[in-house]
Amino acid sequence: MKADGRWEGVYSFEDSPFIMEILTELRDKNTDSISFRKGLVKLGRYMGYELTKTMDTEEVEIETPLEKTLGTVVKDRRNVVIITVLRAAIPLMEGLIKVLEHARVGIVSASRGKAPNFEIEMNYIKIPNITPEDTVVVADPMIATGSTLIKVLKEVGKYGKPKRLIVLGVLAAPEGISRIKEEFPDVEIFVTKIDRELNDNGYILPGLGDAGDRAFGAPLKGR
Ligand SMILES: O=P(O)(O)OC[C@H]1O[C@H](OP(=O)(O)OP(=O)(O)O)[C@H](O)[C@@H]1O
Ligand SMILES: O=c1cc[nH]c(=O)[nH]1
Ligand SMILES: [Mg+2]
Repeated sequence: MKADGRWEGVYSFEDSPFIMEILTELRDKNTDSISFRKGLVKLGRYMGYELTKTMDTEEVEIETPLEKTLGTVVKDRRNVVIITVLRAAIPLMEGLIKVLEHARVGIVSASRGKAPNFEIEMNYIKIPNITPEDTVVVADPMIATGSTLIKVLKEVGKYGKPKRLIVLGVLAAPEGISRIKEEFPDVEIFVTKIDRELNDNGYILPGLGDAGDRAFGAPLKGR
């Protein structure tokens, strides 16, 4: 995990060769939906594991069959809320919850319209109550213009103030990160890599294409 010098609290996993290998498979246009979904599940699991290294722990006394000893519990793992942003975060969440198995889960739908306005349609929202002990992990593979996450984070804010507010994604564009950090300076962002830029249609370059379509197939009428 590597802090990105351009913003506070923004981290990539460029220093992890295995995570980079999974990203490479996701980027490859010849990777089919099955492998693409599997790749997202793997990233959820491994990035979730890396996230636990940033969590508060506590020492506990236990007894082995032979004697008493001290052990470790990742305390913050007990108080996690994962917010899954439909569609593309579904496989990512599947991996994350393998590591963060106590998590309560919120689901929101978000669909980005076409350029230049990229209007976000968000009409399904189920978010649990958020407490000051909670670590909230908003999972969305792609942070492009940042419009989706800004809308989602505003909504999440209505349910309580957590101990930590985290965005976990696969790829981000610098524009999207800057916009999110401007509105939510305290949010922590973890992505495998921060890519170069956005194209005129709001796609990340070099990117991996439309994450939802690659995982689940393109919907009719291109929406
Ligand atoms: O940062 P932004 O410019 O807002 O774009 C990012 C959003 O675009 C994708 O969702 P999309 O709207 O394509 O929905 P889908 O997951 O159903 O394909 C992606 O999963 C993000 O939620
Ligand atoms: O590159 C992008 C940008 C937005 N949404 C995606 O799925 N991919
Ligand atoms: Mg999409």
